[in-house]
Amino acid sequence: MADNGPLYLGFDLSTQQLKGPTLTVLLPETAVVIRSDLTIVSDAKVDFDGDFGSRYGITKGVLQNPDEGEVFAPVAMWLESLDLVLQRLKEKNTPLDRIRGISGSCQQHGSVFWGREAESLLGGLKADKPLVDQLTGAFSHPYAPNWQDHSTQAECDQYDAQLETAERLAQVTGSSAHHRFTGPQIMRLRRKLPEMYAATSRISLVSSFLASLLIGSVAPMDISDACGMNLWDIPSHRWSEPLLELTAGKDGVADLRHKLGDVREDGGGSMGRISSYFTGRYGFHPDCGVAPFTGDNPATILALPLRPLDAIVSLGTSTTFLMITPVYKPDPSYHFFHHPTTPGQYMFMLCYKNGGLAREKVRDTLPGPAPPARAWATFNHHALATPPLAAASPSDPARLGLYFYLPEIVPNISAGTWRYTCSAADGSNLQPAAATESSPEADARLIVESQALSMRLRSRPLVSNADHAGLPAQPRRIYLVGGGSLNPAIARVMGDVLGGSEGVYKLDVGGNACALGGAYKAVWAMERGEGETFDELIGKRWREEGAIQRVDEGYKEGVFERYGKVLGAFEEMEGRILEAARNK
Ligand SMILES: Nc1ncnc2c1ncn2[C@@H]1O[C@H](COP(=O)(O)OP(=O)(O)O)[C@@H](O)[C@H]1O
Ligand SMILES: O=C(CO)[C@@H](O)[C@H](O)COP(=O)(O)O
Repeated sequence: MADNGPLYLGFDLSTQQLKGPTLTVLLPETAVVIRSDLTIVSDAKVDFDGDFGSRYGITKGVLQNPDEGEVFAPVAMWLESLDLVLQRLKEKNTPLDRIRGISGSCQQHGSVFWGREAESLLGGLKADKPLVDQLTGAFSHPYAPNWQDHSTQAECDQYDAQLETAERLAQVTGSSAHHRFTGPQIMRLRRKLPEMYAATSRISLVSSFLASLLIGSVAPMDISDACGMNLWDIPSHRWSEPLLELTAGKDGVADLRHKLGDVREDGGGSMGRISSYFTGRYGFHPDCGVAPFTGDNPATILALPLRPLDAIVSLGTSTTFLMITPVYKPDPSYHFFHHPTTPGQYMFMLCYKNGGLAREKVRDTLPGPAPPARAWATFNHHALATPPLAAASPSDPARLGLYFYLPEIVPNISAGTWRYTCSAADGSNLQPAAATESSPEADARLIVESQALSMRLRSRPLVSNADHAGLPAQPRRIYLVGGGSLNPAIARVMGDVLGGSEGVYKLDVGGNACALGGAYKAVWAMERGEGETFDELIGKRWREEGAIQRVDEGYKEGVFERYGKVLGAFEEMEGRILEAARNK
């Protein structure tokens, strides 16, 4: 088949890197036999630490001010990385002139503060100088708060109180107040840096920031990503007046509304053509359109045709658990977002800060040689050699733990490690573990079990009506994505605890799933027919073979039930630790 059809580009600006595969979509060859395909033609990656670590002083993509719990990233580094990733695609002879549409996925909640010169600088970019040389003056603040930031407890308390309860705030915005959510972050920066706030003309999310660079003008926010702010009233489809007032003060509401700009409700279509900077510097076609960008988690659910009752576990820097549902059922212990492409559908999400980095910490305490690949092999050996709940026989106590090297999101507990035991038969007799009842080897399994038990506990309302031929309530398929999806031992333990009546799968582009979701979004955005949904268009073109691999059988009779017996004890353990933290 002639390979000269349109190409689509999807970016992923996540915590530790900027990646971008381009997709080729082969258009129908004749009017009768329709052959359309979604295949990757090229990709490139910038690794923030590897490419820029020494110049920007970052570690794992971010800078920190531990005294205040601040975590943030230099915006200039992202400008450099956009040029570098495109340069790398060009060096691989990617035909950038054939790209007809671009979209992408970005770490959620982060905010970029534009200064008064932003529009004129963005609109006047010259192709002969890099972005960083031309745009440094476009920002009122050189840093973007990162989703790992936990400096906003005082603001969060006020957010929950503003609508009277955390439950009510979750009803309105899809989430109770969270440290990393953009509203509390803006409120804190306005208090801490009033001059910076006054000099800010517009505020972007990371997703709308990257789209802005590409269209050469500040882009509207995306309907799904806007739900990660604690400011967007999901049922009413507008900014929440009382929350704007809390964030900016009574007199500052109109100004903040202007800074935030519009939220684009349509996840498809084009927001504008690519700026002449990219046509001149990299040879993009002037007709290339830029679709709304979204958050990395909303983009992940677009990486395959996800059905209700299927779940995605994203094993990136953060670990997230994602499902889609037509029922808006928010609760303070999890998040609801508008679906990024389909009105009337919602994304359910749990997000853990102690994901990939926490698993790495446990890996690094294991005896043995240090190099990362070797060390994962050691971790995997111990994770599989340890029996479920580290209970070798039915009479042994079950071991449970929480491994929070960073303050956690769910539940909102400060950093610490806790180990408990309980009866494996029914979860009774929960008590702190004795020193002899813990070992680094067992921790390799217990940390993954702990993450999966938390997901199982909190996703119960979404799977409670599932009826898989008489099996207990559980997700249908579990898809693993993100860097950790390469790990077979993690896949096995996830399947043991979470089940999955149709098994556990990994995406073949596991580490790139959200960039791929972004690229699929660009295809749909530019090629959809009148009223054609994302699922309809991508569902027709997506082929399971070559896209996913079955990595674990999922539900195992007897094993799944063993974890079910201690779920109550796990919940009680969290409750006791929370209670103790409150009484400190
Ligand atoms: N073989 C492996 N086993 C377990 N975890 C891995 C493996 N390879 C990579 N990872 C994890 O993947 C994480 C990065 O995942 P990725 O999805 O690329 O991150 P992000 O998108 O957040 O930048 C690393 O922090 C590392 O812990
Ligand atoms: O805070 C969240 C979701 O609420 C994180 O999932 C971020 O969106 C960052 O993701 P990664 O860099 O780990 O992919």
